[in-house]
Amino acid sequence: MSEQSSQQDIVIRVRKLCNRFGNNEVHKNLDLDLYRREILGVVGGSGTGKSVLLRSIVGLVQPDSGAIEVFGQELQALSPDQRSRVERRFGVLFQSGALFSSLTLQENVALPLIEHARLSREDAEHLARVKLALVGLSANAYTMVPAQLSGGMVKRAALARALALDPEVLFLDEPTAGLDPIGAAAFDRLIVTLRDALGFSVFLVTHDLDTLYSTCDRVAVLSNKRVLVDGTLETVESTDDPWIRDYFHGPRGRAAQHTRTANSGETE
Ligand SMILES: Nc1ncnc2c1ncn2[C@@H]1O[C@H](COP(=O)(O)OP(=O)(O)OP(=O)(O)O)[C@@H](O)[C@H]1O
Repeated sequence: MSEQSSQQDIVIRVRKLCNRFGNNEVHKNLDLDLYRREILGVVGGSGTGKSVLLRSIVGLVQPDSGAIEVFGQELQALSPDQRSRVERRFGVLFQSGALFSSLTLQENVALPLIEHARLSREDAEHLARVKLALVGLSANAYTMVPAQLSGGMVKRAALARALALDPEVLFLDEPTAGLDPIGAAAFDRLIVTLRDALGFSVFLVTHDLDTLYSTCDRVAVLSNKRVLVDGTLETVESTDDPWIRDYFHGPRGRAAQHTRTANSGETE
């Protein structure tokens, strides 16, 4: 990628980000870019600030200092109205799914369409059914409430809601946590298929090595309050660092690499 095209293709540019909670300094001068249409995996030990980074970008945490530029606009410089217009171009899937328990799936997905796109209830629920079909849920689930569904179906419904307003960037916080390996692998494939079809960029926080190997174009490793390394899996794997060694070259890392090699052999 040339210097010029890589500049144009950056959708999120984080520079010198600092976050602190009391005495706990979480980020210090953290730099990171997200490119258009890529799936970026953000990994790191527990407590290294992956979720705080995601929450800083989507506006749920106010950074202490630094710059977050989204679609070429510096977030801190925007008025609340301008900022909420930018945030409407995001879709966010939290670990819990965060669906309303008393609403059916189609009501849950229709909600942002009624609130932000000002659609009538009927139109919103029609579009909600389209989104639910897009994530692979069948029609009999649309009128169920979350408690009637499996964990994998709830994740899919939450993904449909995150996609309701056709986001340009999808943020996923531990999307496969709590899913069995088969459900997790199916969810990983769904993310790649949707990214290919819809062309959004993905900011993916995960501990799941299988997810990293099966979905990510690039990986960023958070360590010591900043991004230690970012690049392709090959670049990251070959970085000389104790955490990277344990994580990528331990038994689980080797198993995930092996699965990827086996799967790429199947498709050739
Ligand atoms: N609202 C908050 N108030 C105070 N401290 C917080 C808050 N949110 C996060 N932290 C602290 O910031 C640090 C980073 O938290 P974060 O949840 O981003 O870590 P993480 O890398 O996502 O961890 P994990 O992999 O365990 O989910 C932790 O020490 C956490 O306790």
